[in-house]
Amino acid sequence: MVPVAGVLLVTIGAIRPSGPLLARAGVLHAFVRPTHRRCLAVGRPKPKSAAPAAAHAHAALAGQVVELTISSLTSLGAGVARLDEGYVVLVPFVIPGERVLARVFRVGPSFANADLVEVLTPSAERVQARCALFGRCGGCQYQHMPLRMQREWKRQHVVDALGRIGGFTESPREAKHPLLCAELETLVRPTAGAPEAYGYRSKITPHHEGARGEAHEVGAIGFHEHSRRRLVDVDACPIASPAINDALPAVRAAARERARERAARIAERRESGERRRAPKGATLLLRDAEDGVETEPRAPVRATVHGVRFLFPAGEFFQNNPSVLPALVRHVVRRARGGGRLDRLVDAYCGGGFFALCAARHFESVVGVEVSADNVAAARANAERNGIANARFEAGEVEALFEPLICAGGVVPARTAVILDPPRKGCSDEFLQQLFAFRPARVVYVSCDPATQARDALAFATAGYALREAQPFDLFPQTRHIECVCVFDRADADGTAPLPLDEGDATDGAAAPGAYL
Ligand SMILES: C[S@@+](CC[C@H](N)C(=O)[O-])C[C@H]1O[C@@H](n2cnc3c(N)ncnc32)[C@H](O)[C@@H]1O
Repeated sequence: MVPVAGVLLVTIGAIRPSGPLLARAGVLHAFVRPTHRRCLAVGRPKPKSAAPAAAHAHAALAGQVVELTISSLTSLGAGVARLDEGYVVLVPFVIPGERVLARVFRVGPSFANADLVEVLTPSAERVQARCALFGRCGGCQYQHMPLRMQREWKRQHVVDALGRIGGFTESPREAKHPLLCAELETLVRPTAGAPEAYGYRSKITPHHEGARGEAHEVGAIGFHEHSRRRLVDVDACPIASPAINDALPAVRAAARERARERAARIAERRESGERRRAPKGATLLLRDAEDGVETEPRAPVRATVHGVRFLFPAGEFFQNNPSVLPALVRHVVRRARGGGRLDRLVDAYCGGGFFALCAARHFESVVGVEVSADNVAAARANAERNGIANARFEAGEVEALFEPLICAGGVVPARTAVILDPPRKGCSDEFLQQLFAFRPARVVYVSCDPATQARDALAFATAGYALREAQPFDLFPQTRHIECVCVFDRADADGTAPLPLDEGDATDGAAAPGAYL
């Protein structure tokens, strides 16, 4: 490393500017090291960090502006520049192949974080970000990439997670279980998504701190800055729907006024000797639904998906990219049908019954299990509102309810599909053991975290389930977020023909993303 006029020139290894192959090599490092905490969260052994000596060797990077070549992207969307001995510097808002200047602000034992200062050699594919706050606001990571490239990387991150965390490999010698020997490049489909690259979000939740100072002014109202705890003031958000953007100025002004009044009241009481805490911040809600934009979290709002009319509290979880939802639901329902051979459905982690109710007319019977009693009440009410009589919903943890309700409840495993849509942390072992003991013919696993899904995919393989397909969906263009639907089939299906993936199409020619949209 040679410091030149305040810029540290770093010698980079071979530059391999192309796509997936490079990505596969690069992400193996990138995925492990920068997501250290995440690896622990998914239950993998703690990755070996570089020797302390290496950290010492790179300590000089702290605070320096360095010139780097980006070789790949992490699953969190940061560019990876590889230094000597596998040490990496992570730089946001870049594209593999680009040469950039970046200022290092944190040096860890195996990787450093840097802010992007300048793109010296831009990728030919770089596009103009639509948002003036891109690069500061932590909400979007990919506005500088064309949509096609964003989707290729999202697919690549699914491939990498299944390989690195799930243990899937093409090599029979390396596979730790016969069902882990699989061609991921074939099993993981191209990312599907809607054409709307902007203006798609139907819910945003900007925050602000408490009002301060003599005039009780509120500072920024918006989202966290990239890599920082500070808030960025967001007066328009191009990925939110046009209706949300129209409503935003008035909602922000009202929030400032409320916070000012609250702070003034607190100040008055303090003056009169009462002990009062400093004014608190708040999180705002803007939910764009059929009746317009709602800001009161408990207010009921309406949305129609797959012919089902949902009524739900505005602040509750509801998949929030309406333009992709029809495709996602159609895909999940088709896969759950198993070419028409499965007519019983269990929707575990069912929330307000989203998949269960959309699927109900395609099945003989449906059972939804969900821990939130409010969600279950909403699911039951929505079933009634839509005249759906073959779906029932039970409140409780899947860990407590699956065994007594499903295993002992007369549901026939060979005719049953189970939809799983767990929170980001994935499924618990306790639940998976019950699921595997029940042995449903097919499991359709929807996840917003490819890492925990890949960890669970390893458990599925070990329990005798073959991964048939992984279909990433681009629910959140311009961001690093991925929704992925994996299909697992029982591998010991007693001599019966494998379940088709889709209706009347055993080879699943219809699975190309274009088929959904
Ligand atoms: C990602 S959301 C999916 C909701 C639903 N599938 C949808 O699309 O609206 C995960 C749901 O799992 C529920 N949940 C979390 N842990 C659970 C558990 N141990 N047992 C049952 N439900 C759980 C949460 O309350 C939440 O509604």
